[in-house]
Amino acid sequence: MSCRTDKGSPNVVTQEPGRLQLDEETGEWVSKNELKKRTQKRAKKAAAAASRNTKSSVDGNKNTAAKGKAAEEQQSVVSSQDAMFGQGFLAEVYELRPSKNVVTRFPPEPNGYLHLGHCKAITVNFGFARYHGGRTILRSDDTNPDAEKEEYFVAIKETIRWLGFSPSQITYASDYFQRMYDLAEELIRKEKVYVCHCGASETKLQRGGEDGTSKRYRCEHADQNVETNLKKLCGMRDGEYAPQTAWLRMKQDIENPNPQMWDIAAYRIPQNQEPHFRTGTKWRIYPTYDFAHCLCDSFEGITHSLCTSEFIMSRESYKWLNQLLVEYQPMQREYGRLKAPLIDKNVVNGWDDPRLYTLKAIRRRGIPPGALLSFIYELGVTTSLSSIEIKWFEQSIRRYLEKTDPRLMLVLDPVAVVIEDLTEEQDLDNVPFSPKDPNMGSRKLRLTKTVCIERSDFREVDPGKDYFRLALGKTVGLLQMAYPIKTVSFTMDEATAVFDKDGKNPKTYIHWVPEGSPAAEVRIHTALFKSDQPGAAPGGFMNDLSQDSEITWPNAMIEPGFYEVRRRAPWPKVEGDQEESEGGQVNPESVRFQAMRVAYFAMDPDSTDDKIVLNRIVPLKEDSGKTG
Ligand SMILES: Nc1ncnc2c1ncn2[C@@H]1O[C@H](COP(=O)(O)OP(=O)(O)OP(=O)(O)O)[C@@H](O)[C@H]1O
Ligand SMILES: NC(=O)CC[C@H](N)C(=O)O
Repeated sequence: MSCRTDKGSPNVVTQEPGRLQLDEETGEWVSKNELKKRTQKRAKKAAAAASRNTKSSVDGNKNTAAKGKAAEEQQSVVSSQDAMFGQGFLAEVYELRPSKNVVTRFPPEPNGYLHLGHCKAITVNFGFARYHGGRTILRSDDTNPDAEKEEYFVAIKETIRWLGFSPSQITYASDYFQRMYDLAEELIRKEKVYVCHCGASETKLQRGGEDGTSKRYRCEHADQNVETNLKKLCGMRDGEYAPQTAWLRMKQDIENPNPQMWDIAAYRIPQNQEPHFRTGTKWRIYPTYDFAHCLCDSFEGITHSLCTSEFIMSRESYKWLNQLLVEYQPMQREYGRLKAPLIDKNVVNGWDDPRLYTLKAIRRRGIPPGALLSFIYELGVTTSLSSIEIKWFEQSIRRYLEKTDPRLMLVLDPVAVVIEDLTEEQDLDNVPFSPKDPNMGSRKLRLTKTVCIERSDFREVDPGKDYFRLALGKTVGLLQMAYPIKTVSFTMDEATAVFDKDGKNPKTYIHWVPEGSPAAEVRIHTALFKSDQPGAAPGGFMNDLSQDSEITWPNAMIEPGFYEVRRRAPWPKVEGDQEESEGGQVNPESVRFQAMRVAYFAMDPDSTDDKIVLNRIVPLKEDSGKTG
């Protein structure tokens, strides 16, 4: 899952050709003037489309951001799945090849855990096929055993299921190793590949030198005859060459301005010779991404091969190779990557700490899969890089949770208040889970003589007339309760209050829980790193760690209605999210609720039968996170 380097071969494509410029939308190399003309034309078209879009998505916009903020956020707000696939870039891609049987693929390399960026790729590929009534293959792009592990692919499958997508088939590039090898020999017979022994520095010279300006040329290996090449390729296969002393190169078009056509690698001998997690030690040589990907797409009948825009130059080599070797020609198109802080693999590899942005971590933090998908739909898809800020991400998640999460009361740091004149405990029978949606149902809440409130809602010294919570002589409302209470005295451990039935309506209502409510450990996470680019910190990302990115409230209390929320989770019942964990239990992180006045929370897998552990999903408002 790094940008493919195909380690082991000196096929390093670094230079941009001199006079011509790349048209990133079509993948063609054109003159500066032509590119300018095209860019202007597209800008006009995009402006017209944007104004059409603004008109048609007013409703979506209302929800998505305050109107004035929309421009500031610089997001193209595309509010639904239809908008993502039925208009704009992906609709144009479909029109290029309108197909009754759309087949897409999601081809991760199993060399790490998926991150937020992959969620975009999954949504694009699975969503495009689903929208057009087609299907999607999950293909393990396992051509580099030095970096890959089965455990990663197991996690990838699990994450895709959690997001609510089902592959029509699960395949492996390694399924086709023999078939690809046979095609490599065929390519030798066609005189379109040769075995080369040049190292990295020689290859760089052949490709125009350090700055790419000297004349490009081929090495003498390009002139080897078919027989020699066949013999050498078999030699590579049979272990006669040490790693990196021989590689199979495509014989493309060295004059072409596109570096992807400068005799790039087709097969290589990996440095470490790690056994492959599926084929073991059967192979000593492996096809490169450039050789394998286009062929696998053809073998599998992929109609639209959607990948990220760093592959735009590969489109030409993709077509070149397929046209030489296979009958069925799939079509590759490229969309912009998602760039978000902390999806750099060097920083997040393998962890499910809720402060990170691997999909495992996002899941553990309690973010629902439906919220992730609607975030991607809101972002929309174009050919350019979408760079997002975490605060937009959190806003989007909050909008989803606001509509879907039941509300409960949770006190982080409880302090007791005895209601002196409450003679008998009272049951409030139908306290709604949502103030807006009666379909969410209700729970029972008991008013006990002693209730627990948030320590920060009580002051021993009254701060003055602008303070509307509890202090001696002050009145405050209790959420869900008819009458406010007024403090009459306090000690170190508790306050005493009475109902204030005749006073004015209170200015403020605070949350509370009945005495004896279940205890919970609450974890509140904030950014793990101080900056958005921890990888760039002097001395490495560890130097950028924030000291207080996890605050734990060990003695929190949650109202008993939590058990009903847990029993009915997830809200709503979304595919993937409701999948049961081992033992038939609902997945803890799909037990979510809004703790009124505090934040959105989900249960952490550290919870046991006796102990509730909660993670904050997002605060109620941007930058809040306080209780008061
Ligand atoms: N940030 C991203 N935004 C959108 N798509 C992405 C992003 N990162 C990876 N993808 C896409 O996900 C698919 C699976 O690729 P793979 O896991 O091999 O990715 P990668 O580019 O090597 O990722 P990384 O280096 O970040 O782990 C590819 O089509 C890739 O283009
Ligand atoms: N064409 C693509 O989608 C690229 C997938 C490939 N696994 C990668 O390394 O990124």
